[in-house]
Amino acid sequence: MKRNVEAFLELVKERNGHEPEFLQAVEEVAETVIPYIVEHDIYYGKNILLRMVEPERVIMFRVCWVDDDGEIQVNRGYRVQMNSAIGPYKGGLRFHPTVNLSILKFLAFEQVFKNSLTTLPMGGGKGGSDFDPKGKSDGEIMRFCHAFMSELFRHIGANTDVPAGDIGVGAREIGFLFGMYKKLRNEFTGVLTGKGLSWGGSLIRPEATGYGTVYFAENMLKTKNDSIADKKVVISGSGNVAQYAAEKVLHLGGKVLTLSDSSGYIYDADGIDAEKLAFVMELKNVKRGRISEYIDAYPNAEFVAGKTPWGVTCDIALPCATQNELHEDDAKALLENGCICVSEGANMPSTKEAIAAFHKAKILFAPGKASNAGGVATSGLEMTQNSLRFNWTREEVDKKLKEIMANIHDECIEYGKDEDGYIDYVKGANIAGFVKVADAMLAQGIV
Ligand SMILES: NC(=O)C1=CN([C@@H]2O[C@H](COP(=O)(O)OP(=O)(O)OC[C@H]3O[C@@H](n4cnc5c(N)ncnc54)[C@H](OP(=O)(O)O)[C@@H]3O)[C@@H](O)[C@H]2O)C=CC1
Ligand SMILES: O=C(O)CCC(=O)C(=O)O
Repeated sequence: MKRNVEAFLELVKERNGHEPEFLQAVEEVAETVIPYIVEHDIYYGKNILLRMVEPERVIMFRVCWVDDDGEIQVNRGYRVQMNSAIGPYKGGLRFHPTVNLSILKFLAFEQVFKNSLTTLPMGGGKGGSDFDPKGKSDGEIMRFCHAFMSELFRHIGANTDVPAGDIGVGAREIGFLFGMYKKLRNEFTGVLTGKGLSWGGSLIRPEATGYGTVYFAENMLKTKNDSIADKKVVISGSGNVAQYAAEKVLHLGGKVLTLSDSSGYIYDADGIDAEKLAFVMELKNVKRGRISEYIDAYPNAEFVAGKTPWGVTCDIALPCATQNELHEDDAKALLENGCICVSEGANMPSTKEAIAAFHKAKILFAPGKASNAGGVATSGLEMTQNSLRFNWTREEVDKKLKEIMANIHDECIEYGKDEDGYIDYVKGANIAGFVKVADAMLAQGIV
């Protein structure tokens, strides 16, 4: 078995050796899925995983725009259309200076499995740009988004590829992107999700990734007859996912101790309550400030510069910032301090070594492709509402989100339960996600 995995990874490395994040994501999947393929004749010998690691299409383009000083700026835009076996490509757009093909291919690859897990008809894709939105005026953001869409529009469509937000792309950016798409195509369709409520958006989409991450944690805790109530929760990030994860923890009676951004973390031993969270939302979403400003408003809290929050004692950790933000030492610190549950809100926030430490300690650990799938699932619900030209209520969407997260949890148990009863959510999510896509690929032939 080990030989099969090694031979496969060797081949993938030969072609993608300069893409570390992509190789990391593929390795994690290969280690759990190849043994399953070898044991199942319908998949064996068909090179399905080898086909799945090759994007169906990669689009890379120049984005020129004019900044507030009248200077011409040039960025790089991308869309990785990874797999369309079970539906149109679907996945977010990331605007961040670190964006490159390795990062977008890892995100698109993860997205294929995640979207499959939701059971909704969505293939996987991801895109973005090395554009840095930090410190840009609204006018600059608009001009960049319009320039980006003036190329992307010819590659996407409501039945082809439906982008959404990710790091650096929120409601404001989706609005500007949609405006340019509509102008160029002269049509009003559900080509993007995360839209504003008055122009085709879905209730609960902004909340969905964070809420879903916490619903997934609640499902995991239920297997131990436990719950989030009264638990101490450490959260990284202070963007969309982190904010709504914090909100749902509060709804369920937990105590949120930390939030962070790329400059450091804040630790509030009294707990970040609803009023303090409202302050963070205003600070981050409207004023676009730094998390360190929290201590100006709440001086009892402390700001720890340049560090992640994993050394803070907690019961539950929710990494909600970015990839590879939680390393082996962080995992060990969490375990030593008594952490019993980790539910990833971000994509691939834990390194391979950190995951191994969680598994060795047999704590509850959910990989992002399962636990953060609530965002894209609710995007799927937005697409359905757009097709029906109808809006569901907040309660209806939230109920569906909860059901989808519970169903993903069940799928993980079905494929991930070890002989000793431990649930390996990584294995469960990878195999369950693989089976649906592989079956569709087999049915559609060699294309
Ligand atoms: N939005 C969604 O619906 C979904 C998002 N995700 C994943 O969740 C994560 C967060 O996304 P989202 O909340 O939407 O993004 P936002 O842009 O809203 O927030 C990102 C947060 O992460 C921090 N961050 C970003 N890069 C780094 C870094 N290199 N080091 C430390 N902190 C960093 C940001 O801090 P700073 O402002 O300083 O950069 C910010 O606090 C990502 O991994 C994304 O892929 C997954 C599923 C769906
Ligand atoms: O809502 C979507 O389509 C994309 C969400 C996303 O990018 C993700 O799940 O990582």
